Order: sequence, then C-alpha cells, then structure tokens
Amino acid sequence: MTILSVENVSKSFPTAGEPLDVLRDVSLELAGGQSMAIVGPSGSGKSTLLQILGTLDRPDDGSVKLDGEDPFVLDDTQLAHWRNQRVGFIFQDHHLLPQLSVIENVLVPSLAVGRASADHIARATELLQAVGLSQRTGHLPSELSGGERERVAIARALLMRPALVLADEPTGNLDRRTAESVTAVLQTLQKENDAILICVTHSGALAAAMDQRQELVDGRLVAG
Ligand SMILES: Nc1ncnc2c1ncn2[C@@H]1O[C@H](COP(=O)(O)OP(=O)(O)OP(=O)(O)O)[C@@H](O)[C@H]1O
Repeated sequence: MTILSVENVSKSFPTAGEPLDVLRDVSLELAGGQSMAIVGPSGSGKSTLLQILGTLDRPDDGSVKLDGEDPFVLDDTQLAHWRNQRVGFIFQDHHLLPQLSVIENVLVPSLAVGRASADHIARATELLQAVGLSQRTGHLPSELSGGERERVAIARALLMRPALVLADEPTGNLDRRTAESVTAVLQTLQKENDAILICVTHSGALAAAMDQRQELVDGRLVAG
C-alpha cells in the first residue's frame, strides 16, 4: 500500500522585511485510500503546501516521500516524469485546454509519455463513464457546465493511476448540489483507485466528506 510521508516541511518566502514563514514543521502521513482536507484562512499556506506535496515547489527543510522515495533528489526532467506518473492535480478553474475535446483533455497526461496508447484511450473512456460524461466525450470544454468541466478535470487527474491526488478547491466555483455530486464522484474514484486524496478547501461540506481534517494555523497543521 502506498504511503505518503511528510516530515517537518518548512517554507519561507522573502519579503521586503522579515521572511514570511508560511509553513513550519508540517508533518503528515496518509496511506492509499485515505483522504484529508486541509482548511485554513486565506493566506495560511494551503496552496503552498499543496504545491510542495505535488513537487511543483521545493521545501526549504523537511522531506516528502511517497513509498519511501524522495522525489526531490530527481533532476527536473526525471521529476516531471515522476510527477506525471504519481500525482494527479485538480484545480478550481479546471485548467482544461479549450481547443481539445473532453476525451483529448483527459488524455493529456498520457501525451507526456508519447502518444496515447489503446490502454490510455480505454482508461479515459472508462473514467468519463464513471464521471457521467460518456455522452460528451467529443464536446469542447466551452460546451460543458462548470460541474461537468470539473468532472473532466477529475477524470484527467486519475488517468495515469496516480498514487496521490491533490485538489485545490475542486468545488469552489460550484453551487451546493453540483458541489455535492462532484465530491461524490471524486471520492468514489479515489477509493476505487486506492489513491491518497488531499483537498485544500474553504468548503465545510467538502472538508466533512474527507476521512481527516487538518487546519493550517500559523504555518502548522492542527487537527481540524
Ligand atoms: N512565490 C511566492 N513568493 C512570495 N510569497 C508567496 C509566494 N507564494 C505564496 N506566497 C505568500 O505565502 C502566503 C500563503 O499563500 P498561499 O497561497 O499558500 O495561501 P492559501 O492558504 O492557499 O490562500 P488562499 O486560501 O487565499 O488560496 C501568502 O501570504 C502569499 O502571499
């Protein structure tokens, strides 16, 4: 079973005055199939933590390991490959490519390793069925509702069977009912794939749906 192990991660940003200590000794451990919400006020460092967990930014101190492997020892090319294979990202504004169809968007992570294979296409088709969009695979993102676009983003995040799925406000732009159904889809797919899911959110409903809740307070994680 996959284990995500985060130990004493710290991160500061320079300012005109004293450096801003955004994360101080953040530690957490999650196993495959588990989910965690990270809550906290605006500016408390939630996105910074998610960026570090996704290896898009590096900690100043501490370690992030997936199954005992430290991705930060890799060079940039190896790290990009590792991230593509191991981490799925879901953003509030979905980041779909407007000129690509729904299924092409889902297949984007497979393009980093060459052409989409028949297996990738079968997986994308399955995932689009699971998120309820099997009738919309040839449509453009502009032809979908906000909730449907977020479902495409969820399918795309899971294409490569990542061990870790990171979501930044995945329901932030959605009305309550749509948010509930998107949360249910995300959770079902996360559990079926035995992935670790970490959601950064201001939404009490999304946080309540996760197995665990942690709050970032003064750069430290406290049980929420
Ligand atoms: N690259 C950077 N350089 C300097 N300061 C940064 C950088 N990235 C983030 N910060 C600062 O670090 C703090 C934490 O930002 P972060 O985006 O992680 O907060 P957040 O909790 O995700 O906020 P929100 O809920 O509003 O998205 C903020 O004060 C922000 O201005």
